[in-house]
Amino acid sequence: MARVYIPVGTVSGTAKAVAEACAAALRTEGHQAQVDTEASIGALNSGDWDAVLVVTATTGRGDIPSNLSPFYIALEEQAPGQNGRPFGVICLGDSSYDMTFCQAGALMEARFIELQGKAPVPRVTIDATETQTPDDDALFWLKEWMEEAL
Ligand SMILES: Cc1cc2nc3c(=O)[nH]c(=O)nc-3n(C[C@H](O)[C@H](O)[C@H](O)COP(=O)(O)O)c2cc1C
Repeated sequence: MARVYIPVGTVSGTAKAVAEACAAALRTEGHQAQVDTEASIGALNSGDWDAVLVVTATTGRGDIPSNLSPFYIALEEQAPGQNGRPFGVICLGDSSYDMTFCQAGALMEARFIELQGKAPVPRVTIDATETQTPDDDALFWLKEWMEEAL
């Protein structure tokens, strides 16, 4: 059994729904999972988490949603070392944004790598122009991530 912290970045709720689906799948496999739409370093540090799973949309021009950006900034300012703790990133975006497609997820992944997190499976991008079923796409990727990370 592993404990998984799931910080979420969302504007209109899709990423939250994807995160909830992932949490349910984790629980079905016997793990504990906490979805957090107000992620913080305090919660990250206090939960004795075995792994971190970031689920985030991209907004603006490649920006991290405003409910997740304080966490992103705090990760830089406080630099909580991850000491090889596994993490994964599920990025929701829209490829018509071209240069900034899923950039928020790329930023989060880079930050966790800087902090010595371990990404056993590279981030997955979910393109709103290509899928009507972001949950299913995320769950497909999650299976491999669970095997490698937990
Ligand atoms: C104002 C706005 C700006 C967006 N900017 C980007 C972007 O720069 N890159 C990208 O990949 N997707 C972008 N998107 C697409 C969203 O990330 C995508 O629709 C996502 O599924 C929304 O998830 P949410 O419902 O959790 O907010 C943008 C969407 C909106 C409405």
